[in-house]
Amino acid sequence: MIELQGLTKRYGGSRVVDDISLTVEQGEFCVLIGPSGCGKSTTLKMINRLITHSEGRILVGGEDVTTLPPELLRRRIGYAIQSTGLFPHWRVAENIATVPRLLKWSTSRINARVDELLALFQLDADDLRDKYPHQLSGGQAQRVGVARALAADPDVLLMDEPFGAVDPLTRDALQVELARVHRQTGKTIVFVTHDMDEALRLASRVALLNGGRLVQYDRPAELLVDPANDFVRDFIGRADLGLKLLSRRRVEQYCQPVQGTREATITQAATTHARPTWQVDADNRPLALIGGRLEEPATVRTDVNGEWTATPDMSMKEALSRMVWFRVTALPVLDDQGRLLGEVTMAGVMGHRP
Ligand SMILES: Nc1ncnc2c1ncn2[C@@H]1O[C@H](COP(=O)(O)OP(=O)(O)OP(=O)(O)O)[C@@H](O)[C@H]1O
Repeated sequence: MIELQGLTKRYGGSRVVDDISLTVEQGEFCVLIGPSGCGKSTTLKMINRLITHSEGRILVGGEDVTTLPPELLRRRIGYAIQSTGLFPHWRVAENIATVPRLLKWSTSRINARVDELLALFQLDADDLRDKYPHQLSGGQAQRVGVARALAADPDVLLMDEPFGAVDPLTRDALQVELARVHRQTGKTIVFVTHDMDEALRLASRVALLNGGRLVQYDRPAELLVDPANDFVRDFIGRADLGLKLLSRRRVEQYCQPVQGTREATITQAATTHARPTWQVDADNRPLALIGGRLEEPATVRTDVNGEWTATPDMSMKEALSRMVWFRVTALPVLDDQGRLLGEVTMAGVMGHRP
């Protein structure tokens, strides 16, 4: 748990962080967001004492950070940054082992930990262990940077725009991975970003800063449906609030069980008042949707081609996007064997309250 109590940083006469109080609970994913210069990075760097605060207190696990020896602080708090901060003349394994070596772990323990972290980030140990940072892709370097921050198994991970410098696809993949690693490790994370979509995707709580002050500290859904003021509303972006909400929801939350049929055709009479029907094979894999096409008769049969399907962990924003693009009113939700678990429907999206 991290507690900031009246945290303030002054440079000359200006208070660039101004009386911030908030608590990040154990295992929480807290995102600090706000306009450029609002004090996000300064707040983050005060937590691990890269910057000394002017007023207030910072407690990590109930202890005031100013009373902790630097070595203990480094073990408790991992730190990952946008430029990765990897040492260019050290191989991947040496980079990851930076803090364990400072802590004088044995070689065998360090090697085992490096392998464990490479596996956690789905990095091929045989290929990458002995490479230098300049031989890595941007996405691989970011993963190594985060792996290094986790090396000594810190309770807390601080991340300053770690995915700011990679292309959108890599960024997307890294976000998925970080969310998984967070679920698996249960670390307390404080993460700085400019990007509201990234914040809404990753955060369990969002701290929105402006001019050094904390404007709102809330769960993402609350920020969306109950913004504290117009600044928050504008910052989130009024236009696509509904889509942002859907990007926070998973297909699993909207999935309705449905019974498939082995029949290849359905008569008009049978479908006029009924829901669209899924035709399935003997293993319950969907073959076609009968009905359920926008502006088409209810007997129209559309083959399931794998592109307009959904999985339980897909975002509802993506599921809705697929329905719109493929002009269908429902998507089959598939398990990892491709079998029909249920369906998500346009009507279901509309009927679901935030
Ligand atoms: N060493 C310093 N001396 C004086 N002012 C500073 C110093 N470091 C930061 N500032 C000022 O403090 C304010 C907050 O900076 P900070 O880097 O925390 O903002 P930020 O929200 O992380 O910005 P960005 O999103 O652009 O990275 C800015 O106005 C910055 O100019």
